[in-house]
Amino acid sequence: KEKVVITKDQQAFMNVILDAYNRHQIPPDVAKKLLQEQYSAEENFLLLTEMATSQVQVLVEFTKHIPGFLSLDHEDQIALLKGSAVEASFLRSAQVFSSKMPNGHTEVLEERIRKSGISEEFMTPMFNFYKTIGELHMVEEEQALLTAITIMTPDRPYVKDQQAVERLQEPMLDVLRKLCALHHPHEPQYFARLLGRLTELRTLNHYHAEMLTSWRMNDHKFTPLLCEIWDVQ
Ligand SMILES: CC(C)NC(=O)n1c(-c2ccccc2)cc2c1CN(S(=O)(=O)c1cccs1)CC2
Repeated sequence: KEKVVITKDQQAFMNVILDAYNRHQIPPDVAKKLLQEQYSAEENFLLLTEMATSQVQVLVEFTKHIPGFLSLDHEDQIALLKGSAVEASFLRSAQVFSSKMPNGHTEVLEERIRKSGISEEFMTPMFNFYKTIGELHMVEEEQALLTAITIMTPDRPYVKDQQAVERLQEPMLDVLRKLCALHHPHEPQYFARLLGRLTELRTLNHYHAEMLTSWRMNDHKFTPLLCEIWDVQ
């Protein structure tokens, strides 16, 4: 069984991504707002809109610090952000949802999300995803890398130079594979399970698109940033 060694360069590379990930987080008080007194469906929806909007803002900031991203073709940078925004927000939601909260808070949070005007049919896959991410007990380095790998996905729509994106994604996959072996030595399939979550994320894109159409039916308003990143209105 070969010893897993993370080189100094990989450690430095990892720290750039982890540091950017930790610096660009949604202020936890926004999630706290979801836990306060009883809200109506409209107020819950507005809160989620506010959270999702601030998530997109931190996503853009985080992405700019992923090594090599800013050297990509500018149109490809936009294509990667638009192509990964929904998946990154589901990943972040799952991490927020499964993070340690005072007992009872997770249930209240789930209650508020369930009462926000989202159709029942999307709740199951959404909460299922949150649960399966929670069960992985990812360390923060794995969370940061998995988010960066999701953003640096070469086969997003409209990406022209896919090889350039592959070249940036590969070193992140290498480090993630080593981290998984180091942090989860008794689960040789852990890395494969993490990548499996990325496949499940793609199916959530589809559910999200359906959610949007159902919201627009009942005349729900989104912020200009969400409309732009989701290509709606
Ligand atoms: C952390 C942020 C990114 N999470 C978030 O905003 N959530 C959360 C959520 C999950 C766990 C903990 C805290 C919050 C649940 C949902 C959303 C947003 N979406 S949305 O983007 O489709 C939406 C936007 C506008 C109206 S609906 C609906 C479902």
